Amino acid sequence: MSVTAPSATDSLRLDGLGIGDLAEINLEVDPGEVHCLSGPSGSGKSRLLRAVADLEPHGGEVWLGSQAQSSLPGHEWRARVMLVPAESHWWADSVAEHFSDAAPADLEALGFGLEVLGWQVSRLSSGEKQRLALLRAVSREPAALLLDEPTANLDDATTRRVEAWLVARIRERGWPVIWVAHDRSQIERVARRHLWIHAGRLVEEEQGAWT
Ligand SMILES: Nc1ncnc2c1ncn2[C@@H]1O[C@H](COP(=O)(O)OP(=O)(O)OP(=O)(O)O)[C@@H](O)[C@H]1O
Repeated sequence: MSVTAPSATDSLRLDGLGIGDLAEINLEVDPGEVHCLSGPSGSGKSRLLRAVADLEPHGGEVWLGSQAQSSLPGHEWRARVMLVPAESHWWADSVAEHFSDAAPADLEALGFGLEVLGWQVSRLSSGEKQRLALLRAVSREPAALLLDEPTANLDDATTRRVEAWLVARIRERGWPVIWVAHDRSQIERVARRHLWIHAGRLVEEEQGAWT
């Protein structure tokens, strides 16, 4: 049976997801929307993203449009529902080997010149790695994004720059996005919904309630 690739206009739905201390997580992220996820250290944010990416065994089901996670091999699911972990993975020596296509305009928007493609991965700072890992994920044309503290290693000005670039891509491509974030002003800028992990459940935080 052939599988039709879902378009980037599908919603991402967690249906009774359970992993670790988290149980019966139900969540629907519409195309082009960002739902931010916060919670204390160790509360299970990264594990939740890993379950949605099918990197850890879990209860319940995840849907991308009408496609169930359990109906696809993990690597095919992850090509569509793409996780950008807090610590990015690099498997070759040079930056260029990780990109089949990197638009100069995107590199510039993230603060790089074209010469970055010739750099060795070993010389990259943590913030450079983080920005390039985001570009790598976005340039693979996923159908949904899972972002684990994508601006954690960046100064304020670079955070704003990366954030603006990311949000523009998300709106343009229509990706549903779950974004782990702690900075309240960032969450207010990027998210339609803000969810906290509290006592093993997701609790809604009203936007604009932090003033
Ligand atoms: N494979 C695993 N099996 C069992 N427990 C795990 C596994 N991976 C992580 N944990 C535990 O699950 C809990 C949640 O971990 P997780 O990495 O999701 O936390 P987090 O909310 O992302 O924290 P932080 O904000 O510190 O990154 C932690 O107590 C961690 O030690």
